[in-house]
Amino acid sequence: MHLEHHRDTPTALSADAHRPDGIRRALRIGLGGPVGSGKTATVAALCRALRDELSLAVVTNDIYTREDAEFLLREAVLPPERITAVETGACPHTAIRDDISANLEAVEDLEDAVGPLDLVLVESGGDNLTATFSKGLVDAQIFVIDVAGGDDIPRKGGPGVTTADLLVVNKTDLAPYVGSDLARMAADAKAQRAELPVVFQSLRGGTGVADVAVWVRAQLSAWTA
Ligand SMILES: Nc1nc2c(ncn2[C@@H]2O[C@H](COP(=O)(O)OP(=O)(O)OP(=O)(O)O)[C@@H](O)[C@H]2O)c(=O)[nH]1
Repeated sequence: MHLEHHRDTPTALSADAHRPDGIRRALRIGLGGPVGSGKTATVAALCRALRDELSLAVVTNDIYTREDAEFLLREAVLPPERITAVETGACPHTAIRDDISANLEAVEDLEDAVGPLDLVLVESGGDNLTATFSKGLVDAQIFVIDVAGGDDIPRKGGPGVTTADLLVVNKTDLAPYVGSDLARMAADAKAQRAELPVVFQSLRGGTGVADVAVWVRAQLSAWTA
């Protein structure tokens, strides 16, 4: 594993780096955000960007289906044994914030099945602006919003926008079509988040995801330091 060290990148890592059975565990990064903002697409892009340098795996959360995991399997972003799904039932945020046991079990099952992992990405089911992950489940979290959801979303705030370790504003390619003002979104995000980082991304255009990957590598450097 070759990782650059990014000393200036803020990090929220503080949890115990070992499982209850004493085995060193993977860094766990959560991706949350509103329905359809591009969480699964971001997970897919991150897998493609990082899979040759890291041992990684993915847990998806869907309300009633396994569709996100099936999409990742179809796209072959990782070998099938590295992708697993949790069906959350009615309330997606409960499974990432309140009763995290199914997700923790899924992560540990992956580590047991494929051996030591550097990184596990945990994708939440689509939810609203208040959904955040328990710190008992993930070490850092990415909140994904998109420009088509309205350029007032950063201004409205909410825990996802204000406290996530990284805010990704996705689908910038759609801004001209939906009349979203990216400069305004950037200024509002800065006002809500102070020094916490923001990446503007277009997966359609292939921009931004490299910056998200740089941020993930920085989290890993801090985790393994
Ligand atoms: N134009 C454009 N479309 C995108 C971009 N990123 C994702 N999409 C599309 O947006 C739709 C939703 O993307 P997903 O990745 O499934 O979104 P999600 O947040 O995982 O959705 P849920 O799991 O249902 O909450 C898909 O049709 C994607 O192809 C982007 O940067 N630009």
